[in-house]
Amino acid sequence: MPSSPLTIAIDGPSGSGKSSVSKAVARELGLGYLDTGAMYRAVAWHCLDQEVDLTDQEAVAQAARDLPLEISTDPDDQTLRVGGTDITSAIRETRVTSQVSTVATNLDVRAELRRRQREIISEARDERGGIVAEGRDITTVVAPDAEHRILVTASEEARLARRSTELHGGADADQVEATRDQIVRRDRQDSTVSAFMEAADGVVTLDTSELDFDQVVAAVLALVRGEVEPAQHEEEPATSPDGHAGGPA
Ligand SMILES: Nc1ncnc2c1ncn2[C@@H]1O[C@H](COP(=O)(O)OP(=O)(O)O)[C@@H](O)[C@H]1O
Ligand SMILES: Nc1ccn([C@H]2C[C@H](O)[C@@H](COP(=O)(O)OP(=O)(O)O)O2)c(=O)n1
Repeated sequence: MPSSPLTIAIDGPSGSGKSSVSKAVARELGLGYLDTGAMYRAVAWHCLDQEVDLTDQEAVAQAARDLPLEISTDPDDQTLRVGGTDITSAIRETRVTSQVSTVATNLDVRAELRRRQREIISEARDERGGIVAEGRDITTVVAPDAEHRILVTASEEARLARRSTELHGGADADQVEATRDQIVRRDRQDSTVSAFMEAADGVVTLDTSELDFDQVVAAVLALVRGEVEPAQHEEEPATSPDGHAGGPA
């Protein structure tokens, strides 16, 4: 356990690798892990299950406030339950993935989940020395005071190929096309409420397009351990470097 509590906030678009990398970093550092996207997926799953009209903003917000959600912060046990029902696999189904942005762009849902996320982060800091929390607005809204803030990016091509391989076992033209809605359309919709395509001030950008998984984990660990000097995004001057941390040392 680190000597003083540590929050590592990681954001990024879909398929950038933030969930798998965050989980590995949490394991390596003995920290908790919070998948905030899973919380949005849980609300979407619940609304579909209970036939709540997703276009009824107030009904969806109320469903979020009432949701008896149990989420694990153990990186080795990512079980998710709603009222005792295990929904760990169900939240990954296409019917949830294709609808989740409607829930995630509901500002009252965001307020409720942000409140819960901050509670979970605070508890993990007290009880297990810290946490790696990942999503779309962790570096900017949920935990802007985190000790480390990283935006994990990758080219659209790389993200499509990764998700296609994960879902369809390959990245030929048809498989990539079948994945496009899950990545491109969803990111566009999600971007209307969170800024996760560009790093905010003080957030380090890690472009993973040319890095394999182990290299990305090594790069994040090097940043956290202070082994590389982070090139942070700064607004001015216009001639400054563009804030890329580069690959592993
Ligand atoms: N640097 C990488 N190179 C290739 N594949 C990767 C890399 N990082 C993650 N992956 C794989 O890409 C897929 C998407 O990663 P994931 O962590 O779910 O992304 P996100 O949480 O950003 O949507 C997973 O199958 C994961 O194992
Ligand atoms: N902090 C967060 C986390 C996720 N979201 C939204 C964005 C996504 O459409 C859904 C699901 O997020 P998730 O991280 O599981 O999505 P991907 O697996 O990266 O494609 O929730 C959000 O708006 N804010």
